[in-house]
Amino acid sequence: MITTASTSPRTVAVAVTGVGLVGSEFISQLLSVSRPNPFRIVALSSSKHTLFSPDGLDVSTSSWKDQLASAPGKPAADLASELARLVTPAQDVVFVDNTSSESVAGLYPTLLAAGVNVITPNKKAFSGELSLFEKILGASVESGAKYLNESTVGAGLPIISTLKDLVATGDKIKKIEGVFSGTMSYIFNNFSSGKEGGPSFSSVVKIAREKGYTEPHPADDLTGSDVSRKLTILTRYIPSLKPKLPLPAGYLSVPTTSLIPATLQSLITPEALASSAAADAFVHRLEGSDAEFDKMRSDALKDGSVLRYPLSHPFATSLGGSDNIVLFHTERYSPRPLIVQGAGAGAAVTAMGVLSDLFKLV
Ligand SMILES: NC(=O)C1=CN([C@@H]2O[C@H](COP(=O)(O)OP(=O)(O)OC[C@H]3O[C@@H](n4cnc5c(N)ncnc54)[C@H](OP(=O)(O)O)[C@@H]3O)[C@@H](O)[C@H]2O)C=CC1
Ligand SMILES: N[C@@H](CC=O)C(=O)O
Ligand code: NA
Repeated sequence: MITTASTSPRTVAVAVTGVGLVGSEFISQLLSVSRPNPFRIVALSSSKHTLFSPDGLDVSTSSWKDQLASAPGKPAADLASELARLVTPAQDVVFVDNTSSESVAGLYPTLLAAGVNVITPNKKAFSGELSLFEKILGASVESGAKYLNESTVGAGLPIISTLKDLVATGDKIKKIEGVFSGTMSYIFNNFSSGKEGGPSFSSVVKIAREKGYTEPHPADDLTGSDVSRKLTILTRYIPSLKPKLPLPAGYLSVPTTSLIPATLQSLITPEALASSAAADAFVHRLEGSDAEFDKMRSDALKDGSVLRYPLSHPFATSLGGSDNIVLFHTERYSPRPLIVQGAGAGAAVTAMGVLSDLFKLV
C-alpha cells in the first residue's frame, strides 16, 4: 500500500522477475532514474538464478547480469514469501513480473494479499481464467496493494489507463476498434504495403522477432492469441461486458483467425510455446510457406487490398513500424473517437510502460 503522509523520505523496494528483453531494458531504465531515485532493487531473478537482499542490491547497469549469472536459484514462490515479509507500514514493496509465465502470474493473489504491489506487462493473469483475475481484484481491494498492467495492451501506450479513466468518470464505451498487435502491424506494413512484390513473409517475421516485437514464441502473435488476450483484458475493464462465472477452462472471449500455415500447425503445442528452441525451429520452418504467403499478397493486391484492409481503409496505409492504433468510441467521444496511436511493441516502449506504472505507485 502506498501512503503519502510521511516525515522521512520513503524508498520503494522493487523485485524484478524475468530479465529477458523487456526485463533487461526495464532494469536499465530503472537504474537510470534521475536522483533522488526512490526505488531500491531488492531482488533480480531469472528462472534459474536469484539475487536477493532485503537492504537493496548493490548492482549497476554493467554488473547485474554477471552478478545474477553466478547467483543460486530460488523458486518464485519462495521469493514471494520473502517479499511479503518486507512489507511494513514504512516500506512499500513492488513485484515486477517481466516474464510471460503463467505460474508467476498465479502468484499475484498471494503477493497482493500480503500487501506487495504487482506491476507487469505479462498478459496471462488478466486474460486467462476469470477466477484468477477475480482473486487478483479481491486481494488488491482487501490489502490496498495495487496491481498495474499498462504494458499488457499496446506496450507503453496509455490504453488501459485511458479506458479506466473513461469508465471511472462515467463515460459509456460504445465500441473499441484498432490494431492491437505490434508484430502484426510490423509484418503487414512491411510484407504487404500495397505494391507489387516485397520481402518474404518468413524474413519479415524474423526481423519482427529480432526487433523484440514478437512474443517469446512468435506463433503466439501469428495465431492471434496475443491480440485475443489484449481484447479480453480490455473487456474486463468494461462493466457492461463483464462475463459471468463459471467459465470453461482455457476460456478466451475473443475469437481470431490464425496465420499459422496448416503444415506447421502440429508445431504449436503448449510446451512448444514455452520453449525458445521450439521458437527458433518454428521461424526456420516458416520459410517453407513463403510461396503461400506470396500468393495471398498478390491475390489481395488484385482485389485492391493490402493483406488486412482494403487500400481505402485509413488503417491500411497510415501506420508504420510496430504502430498500434486504438479508437475509443464512447458516449462523450462521439461521433469522433478518442484515438491513441504509436509504437505498440519493443523493449524500450514496453519497459517504459512498466516503469511509468512504478511511478504511478509513488
Ligand atoms: N516484447 C514486447 O514488445 C512486449 C512484451 N510484453 C510482455 O512482456 C513479457 C516479457 O517479454 P519479453 O521480454 O519479450 O520475453 P523474453 O522471453 O525475452 O523474457 C522473459 C524472461 O522471463 C524469464 N522467465 C521465464 N519464467 C520465469 C520464472 N519462472 N522466473 C523468472 N524468470 C522467468 C525467461 O528467461 P529464463 O527462462 O532464462 O529465466 C525470459 O528471459 C511477456 O509477458 C510479453 O508478453 C508486453 C508488451 C510488449
Ligand atoms: N507481441 C506483442 C508485444 C506486445 O504486447 C505485439 O506484437 O503486440
Ligand atoms: Na499500454
